[in-house]
Amino acid sequence: MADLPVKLVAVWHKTSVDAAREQQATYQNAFVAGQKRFSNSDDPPSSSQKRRLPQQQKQQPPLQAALNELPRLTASSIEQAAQKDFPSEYSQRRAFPSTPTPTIDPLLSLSHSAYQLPPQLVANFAASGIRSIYPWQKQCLLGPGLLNGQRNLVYSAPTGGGKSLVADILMLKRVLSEPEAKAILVLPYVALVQEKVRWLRNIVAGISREALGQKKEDKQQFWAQRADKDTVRVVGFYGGSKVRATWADFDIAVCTIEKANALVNGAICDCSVSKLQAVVLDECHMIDDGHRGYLLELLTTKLLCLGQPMQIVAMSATLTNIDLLKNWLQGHSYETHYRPIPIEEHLVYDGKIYPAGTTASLLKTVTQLDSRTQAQPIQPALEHLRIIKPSAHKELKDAVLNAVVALANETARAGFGVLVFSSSRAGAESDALLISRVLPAFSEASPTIQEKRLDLLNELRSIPTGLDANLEKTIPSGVAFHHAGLTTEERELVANAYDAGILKVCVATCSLAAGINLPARRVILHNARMGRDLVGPSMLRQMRGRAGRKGKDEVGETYLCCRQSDLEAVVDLMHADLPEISSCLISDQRRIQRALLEVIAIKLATSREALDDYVSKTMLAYSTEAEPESIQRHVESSLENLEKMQFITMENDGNFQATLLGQAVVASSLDPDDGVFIHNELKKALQAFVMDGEMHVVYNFTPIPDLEMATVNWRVFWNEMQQLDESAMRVLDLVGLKPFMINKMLHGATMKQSTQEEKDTARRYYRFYLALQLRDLCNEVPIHRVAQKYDTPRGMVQSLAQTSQGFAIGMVKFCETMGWGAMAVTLDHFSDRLKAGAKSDLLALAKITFIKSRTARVFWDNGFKTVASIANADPNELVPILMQAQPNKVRLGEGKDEQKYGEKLLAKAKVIADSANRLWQIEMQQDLEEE
Ligand SMILES: Nc1ncnc2c1ncn2[C@@H]1O[C@H](COP(=O)(O)OP(=O)(O)OP(=O)(O)O)[C@@H](O)[C@H]1O
Repeated sequence: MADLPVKLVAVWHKTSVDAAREQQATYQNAFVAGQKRFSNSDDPPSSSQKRRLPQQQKQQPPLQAALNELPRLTASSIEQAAQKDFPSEYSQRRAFPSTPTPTIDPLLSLSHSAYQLPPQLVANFAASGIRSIYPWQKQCLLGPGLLNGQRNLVYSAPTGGGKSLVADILMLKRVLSEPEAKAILVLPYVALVQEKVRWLRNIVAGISREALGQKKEDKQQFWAQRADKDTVRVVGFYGGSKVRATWADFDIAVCTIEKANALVNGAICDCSVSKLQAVVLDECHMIDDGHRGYLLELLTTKLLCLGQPMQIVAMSATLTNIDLLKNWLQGHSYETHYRPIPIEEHLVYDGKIYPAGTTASLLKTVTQLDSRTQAQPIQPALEHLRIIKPSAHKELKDAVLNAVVALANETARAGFGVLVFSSSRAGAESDALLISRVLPAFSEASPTIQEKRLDLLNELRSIPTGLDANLEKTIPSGVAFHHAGLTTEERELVANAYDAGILKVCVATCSLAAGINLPARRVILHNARMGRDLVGPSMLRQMRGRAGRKGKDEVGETYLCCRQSDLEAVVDLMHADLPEISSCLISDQRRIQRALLEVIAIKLATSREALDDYVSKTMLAYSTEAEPESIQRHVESSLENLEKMQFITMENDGNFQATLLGQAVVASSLDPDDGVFIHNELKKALQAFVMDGEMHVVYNFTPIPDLEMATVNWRVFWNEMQQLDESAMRVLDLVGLKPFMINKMLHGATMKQSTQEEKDTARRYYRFYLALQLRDLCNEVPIHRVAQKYDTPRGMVQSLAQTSQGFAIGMVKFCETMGWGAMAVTLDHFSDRLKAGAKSDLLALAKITFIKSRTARVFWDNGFKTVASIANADPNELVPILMQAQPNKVRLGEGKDEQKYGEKLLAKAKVIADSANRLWQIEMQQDLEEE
């Protein structure tokens, strides 16, 4: 790091190392206590631990005293049940399911001529660990009309069974078949979209269309102008990302359901949809989701109505009535139960571990429990495999918690990954804290792992939200938690460290089970609850499906630990059939309304006949439980409602047409009911827009809160209201909020929400509360400070910031479509501030990679006020500024840490300088063109 201009240490506050040196004496005591733990432990140190201890005692760097580790506990031991001779957990080496190799079956090789894949693609799959395909993948791919894209496909395979590969191959074949071909891959969650984008970019790396023999003259029209014209461009569309990206920007769009729907609407409107050749619906059981599933159905129905050659591929791990989807998509179906890694399932209660497979015995046990009198002891009819000893520690008194901790401890100490699912964010954190206290302390980890954990702590400290106080305590022992309260950066760092084996235990909330892909040797469910409710069979399957990592584990294990009082319900749950999926289009009137409004607005169907044809192509129409008369009644009343809401009109020729308002609602991706609310809000704003402050714009960018989920700390609301300036108070008044109401709520009143009017009023209060948070973010207040101030998890604040970016674009489109040009321009200007998280003066700087919000301000304050000034700076010059912009000073160990940190910052500075250079060149080009 010789070329670093400033000695890094000069900028720090007192480091942890300094602190540690000062506390040397305390540290030594702490270490002796650590040693004692082994002598008391039921779980004796392994031979390698024994070997390491004396040496570590000598070499122990003083840094550890500064690590925020908690006092240690001992996990309960787990013993074999009496008189049973079960093989020990980790000596059970299962024979792998006899998967044939390509030498036996040449069709298991992706280079086989049957698949017609470019050699580079086959090589990329091999580099990602897929050297041959599973027999079921082969059978599925060779299904009739699939490889040539002529038939649709719906298939089901267990979690981790390798579903994605089949869809990836079919989709890539379509995209590579013609230079202009496009594909959309739909996933339900942002995190899955991001992961898929990374995976696909690796898979298509180095694939040249020219090498595939695509004619040059074809390419010239479409690709010639782009530097990346010869590559396959994979773009992610979600939340606030790429909101303005157009159809021309990608070959493969990986989208959330909402973004895919908006993209397809746009492409139908401008007739570019003919380029769409493949659509993949991953996790297609989501069609059944009460909140968002109907969007998947109305999107797919639109595709089915297009009547153009296009392959639809739908897949899921939890489909029972696959025939419904097969009929709906008029495609081929395939089902397999193949799992490359066998899974052992267990139920744990009352400190005993039972094999989950012995269904009859389990149910018998429950019956016995039911019929017992209060005084009778429980006599399970089922024989348990092992017993978890009760703990002497008061922290582990609860038998379920004790089991969770002991089971996590066992696997982590054996060197394997553990995933624990807890019912709430607080539960996940407290489980992680306890588990970290029973695992080997930091000092007992290998020097390499120690270094990596320290790196992880430093990385977390260096992100804008800083290091979470609980993660600081758990990570040294290799434990972390992962939930929606953390920011995406934190979650990504935790997930990557877990994946790399730096962390051994990850405790997640059940609600994240479907949204993360963190496989583990052992999956432990702490009570199988999400909040207060027991999880459903599909969710349970998702969670248990995370057990067993392909390539890393030979067996996967699941342990469902439950309370006695939950036993019957849990046993039922474990043996419940997966529910059949069904359409949600008419379970709530607004859904079919939205479906009809959209197809009318994008002119896919405007006559009554065409609308009926559209409805006849929905999954709803293929469901046996839906009576055709009842569907017709819903259609009739929906059309009437849409007319009443002035979203559509009937023309003289009997055809329907969307009004401006109807088009605005569709263009901004709103539900019709939300559209009415937004229209009223914006109309009020147009009459008296408060331009002498920013509160009114921010309010109009704030997404509409879900009344069932919204929470407000009325004390904070009241305090904030007191601080509002005169302009913002006018906004409060114009929006229709009453200070006395906020005061009443603060004193325990409840807000009525029976009528639509009352609901709309409640929404306005909640929306204003969120708007206050957004206002702070736009004024460079860091996410974690906003989170603290408004009593909200920082992950939620970040998610508000992200969704509001997408919502803001929707509002701009709404105003543009309505012909409210001035309003659209005002909102559009402010939407950049929302993205930058900064005031207007920083907008240009905030376009540079890594320079957002506070960092942008620090650059500005140090004289870097333009893109050009950063583009022309030596990256070394930028390092001290980046250091200054760190909200939390990074703790470093010895000289090596300091050097590594400096290198990281220099690498970041180079990326910044490159990004600024690119932007500067574009600016200069524009200037030249304007001259
Ligand atoms: N033929 C194969 N050979 C080796 N590894 C494979 C093969 N097919 C898939 N895999 C790997 O197995 C793992 C799980 O595959 P994948 O994610 O496709 O499973 P899935 O069925 O889609 O699971 P989920 O339900 O979680 O989405 C991935 O790491 C994938 O790369």
